[in-house]
Amino acid sequence: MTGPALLVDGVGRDYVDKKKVITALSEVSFIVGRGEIVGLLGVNGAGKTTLLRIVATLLTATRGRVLVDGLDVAEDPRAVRRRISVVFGGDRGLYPRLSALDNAVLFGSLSGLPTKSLPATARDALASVGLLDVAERSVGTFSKGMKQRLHLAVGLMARPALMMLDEPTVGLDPLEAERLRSVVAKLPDEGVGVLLTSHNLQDIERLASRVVILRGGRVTHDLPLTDLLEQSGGATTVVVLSDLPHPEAGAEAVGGLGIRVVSSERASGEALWRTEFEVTEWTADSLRELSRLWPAGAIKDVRVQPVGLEQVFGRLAGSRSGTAG
Ligand SMILES: Nc1ncnc2c1ncn2[C@@H]1O[C@H](COP(=O)(O)OP(=O)(O)OP(=O)(O)O)[C@@H](O)[C@H]1O
Repeated sequence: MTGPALLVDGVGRDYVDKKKVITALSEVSFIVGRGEIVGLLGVNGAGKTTLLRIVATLLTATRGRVLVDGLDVAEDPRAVRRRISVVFGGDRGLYPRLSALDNAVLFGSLSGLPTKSLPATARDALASVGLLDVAERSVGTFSKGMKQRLHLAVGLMARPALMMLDEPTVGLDPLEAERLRSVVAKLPDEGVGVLLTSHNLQDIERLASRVVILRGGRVTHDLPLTDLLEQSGGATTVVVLSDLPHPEAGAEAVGGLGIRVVSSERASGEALWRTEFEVTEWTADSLRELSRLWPAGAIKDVRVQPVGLEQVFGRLAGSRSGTAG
């Protein structure tokens, strides 16, 4: 087939609830290229679930068209299903008593892959997610992260044009999440297009080359991740560790220098206070102004880092919490 892995073209979707029309999506258009990871972001109710369900052929669009690998989801849903793999986060749907290999073979056969080559296909897929050496172990003994990598392996076996990853790292500890991300990061090498949604903006920041932001059922941003991060205008996050709390009275005094207090807290069991500032322009003066907020000697450490996706998205979504829904 030709064309991108996914083409969403002028898609709209209305729901009717108690005779009232609710427009969940209007005029949504974007592309996921082959070998590209696109992050889909939006606060709760922005329309992500509706859009994912339309692409997965579980719901029809009211307007517009969606092509997966050149195939129209409305006209040819069965063929489209063979070209997509959907991987959800969380623990579900594997047979704990079967080995990883047997699980992969079973799911491969359920999705209609040729029986003869299945064991080899399953082994290749297990190898690509780093599970070949535990292929014979029963899945009941696997960690959540290993199970999630097995889901990815199963998804890869059908050599899909498009993988939809919905909250792939949910419930994983930081190490497992990072391991999963490094597997996902390699998917573009296989020519797979990836549409990634995640509450965990670290996933998007680490993996996506482009970000599409939905708001109120419309695309408000569709741009390379680097451009989105540049919208922070070079702002910086500064974390001050001190043995006294942030003196609230000083907050306004630094406002004029483009310094904003984001949070000031002491984690339970920690001796030091952690105060986070967002600084529009970090200069030697900023540091001097900040240090005036505390009595001499109270500041133990100052850490400066560029503003990340969390802050940029939080600002775009109009809330400081910055969580995508
Ligand atoms: N079956 C339905 N009937 C009526 N309205 C619906 C239905 N499903 C979704 N909606 C509405 O459509 C809009 C988009 O919902 P959708 O679930 O797609 O958003 P979302 O971005 O996935 O949010 P969330 O992260 O909370 O699931 C919301 O206003 C929602 O209330």
